[in-house]
Amino acid sequence: MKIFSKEQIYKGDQLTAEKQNISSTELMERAGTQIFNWIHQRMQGAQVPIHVFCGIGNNGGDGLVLARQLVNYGYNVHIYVVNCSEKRTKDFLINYDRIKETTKKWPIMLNCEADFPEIGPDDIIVDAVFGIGLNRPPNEWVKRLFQHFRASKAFTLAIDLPSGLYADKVPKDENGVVWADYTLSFQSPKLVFFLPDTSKYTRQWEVLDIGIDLEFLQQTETEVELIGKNEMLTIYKPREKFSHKGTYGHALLIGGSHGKMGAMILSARGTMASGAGLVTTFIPKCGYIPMQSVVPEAMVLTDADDEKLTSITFDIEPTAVGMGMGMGLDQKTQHAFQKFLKSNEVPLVIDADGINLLAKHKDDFKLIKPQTVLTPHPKELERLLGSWKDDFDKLKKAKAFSKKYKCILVVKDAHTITVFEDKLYINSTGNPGLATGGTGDVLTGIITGLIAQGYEPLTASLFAVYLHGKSADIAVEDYGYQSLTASHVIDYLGQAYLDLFAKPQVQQKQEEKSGNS
Ligand SMILES: NC(=O)C1=CN([C@@H]2O[C@H](COP(=O)(O)OP(=O)(O)OC[C@H]3O[C@@H](n4cnc5c(N)ncnc54)[C@H](OP(=O)(O)O)[C@@H]3O)[C@@H](O)[C@H]2O)[C@@H](O)CC1
Ligand SMILES: Nc1ncnc2c1ncn2[C@@H]1O[C@H](COP(=O)(O)OP(=O)(O)O)[C@@H](O)[C@H]1O
Ligand SMILES: [K+]
Repeated sequence: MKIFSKEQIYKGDQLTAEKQNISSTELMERAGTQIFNWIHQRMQGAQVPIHVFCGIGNNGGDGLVLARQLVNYGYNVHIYVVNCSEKRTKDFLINYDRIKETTKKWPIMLNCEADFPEIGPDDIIVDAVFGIGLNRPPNEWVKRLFQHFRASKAFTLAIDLPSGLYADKVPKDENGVVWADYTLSFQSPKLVFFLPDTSKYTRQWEVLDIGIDLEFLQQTETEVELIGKNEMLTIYKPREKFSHKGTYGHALLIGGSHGKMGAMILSARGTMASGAGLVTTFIPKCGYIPMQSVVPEAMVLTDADDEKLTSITFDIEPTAVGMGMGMGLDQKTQHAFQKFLKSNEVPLVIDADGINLLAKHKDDFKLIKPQTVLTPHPKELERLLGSWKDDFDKLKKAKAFSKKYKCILVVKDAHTITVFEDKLYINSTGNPGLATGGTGDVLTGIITGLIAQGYEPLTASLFAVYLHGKSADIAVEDYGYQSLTASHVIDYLGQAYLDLFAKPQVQQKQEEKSGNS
């Protein structure tokens, strides 16, 4: 799913109005009506007090359209105008007049803290104060209004964007933002819903279709994309009937050290489960027996050293290499790693201590070949890029790094963002059960396995991150967040593949009823 920028959203509105020959007021009517339908479907006329707080721009205008419809349907509505600026937009004013024609209970003007209404914990707040037009921090009294919302504990439904949240930067003061339970967003979700600094401002979100011009939606290239099942189905490569293990590549995993052989075992199992034809691991001698015993499907080559890697040489011809898991930072390992980077021509995934070694010897950045995949967790990313001011600064630095070295940066987090040059791909699967040792090693194994099978490095990264998260989402149903382990992510990878083709339950039930399944 495309994630449009603020500028693109304004352009989409304008183009839609022109092409469909409607006014911006009519578009606002659609937007407010969609919000109303959403609420009406769930509330069915229930007389819970609904407090609609409208700003003075078009977000406020949406709020007024909604409020008018709630009044018309007999809901228990309280309408407020948050009088935070002298200015009013045209469509706000049109809808302000319309509401005055609808009810004698005119909107209440809020100008300062003394005007704040009482809000009960079981009431509903609709936040239509600011949308994507916010361009400076709210006034102090408006910030206090947002804190008043939060203190009330009432369910808070934000329109388009929680007020006080910018579409393209991180607000400095968290008290100056509405903490929404749910956000109904127009056209596309906003990037800020997925970033660690700003995702806390909405617990859940949903996109409402307001009939924006289809051609515009299809043809506009966006910098950001949300990756879900639909995007992955188009890149999935089916298994051929007359295929054999040679068809699906030979993945080589390099890493491990005394006490960290588990990382390599998890990676190797992840690579096998991803569908690679053959897997070989290159590890220090001490890992030979554990690897052979635990992963009998994998072949094992060993370094001359017992405890660490000192010289990476092999006589196989891998189709993809994944390296760095549990590798350690010994100087001899560093030399072997550097030498390998200089000579390697095979598609490469660098993780964990591979990234740490690069970060310690920044001169080696020039050895990163185009299309190399790097999979840093937040701390490794900081070692690689230096510190950042906020999430937008982090993404800017990540894009610059990717552009400079033409590499793919898999920025791991609750919503992993894969960065390639100027593009950002946000993953939609995964859960906090993954916050446990070894899950990153599994991910590297899967990426390497997919590249070995012929997926392009970028596609392999997106697909692997998606499947890894999906596997955890299925496994968490059986194990819960606390007991989910990296091994479960491997065990459920098959379910994640199968889920790609699972029919939605409703459709399945209908087909079963009519005997079509
Ligand atoms: N397709 C769509 O997406 C559709 C979108 N629609 C809706 O339009 C919304 C965008 O509306 P918008 O452009 O009028 O901006 P909005 O967020 O209401 O802000 C209002 C104005 O407030 C001002 N202002 C800024 N910061 C301020 C501050 N701190 N304190 C005080 N004032 C401040 C600033 O004006 P300024 O004072 O700077 O001149 C700004 O222009 C969008 O989120 C969606 O809800 C639908 O109606 C139709 C379809
Ligand atoms: N709260 C979370 N929600 C979703 N995914 C998470 C969360 N925490 C961690 N993950 C995922 O788990 C993996 C952890 O990787 P990493 O920190 O490298 O683990 P390790 O080094 O122990 O293998 C990444 O893929 C990351 O995106
Ligand atoms: K809002």
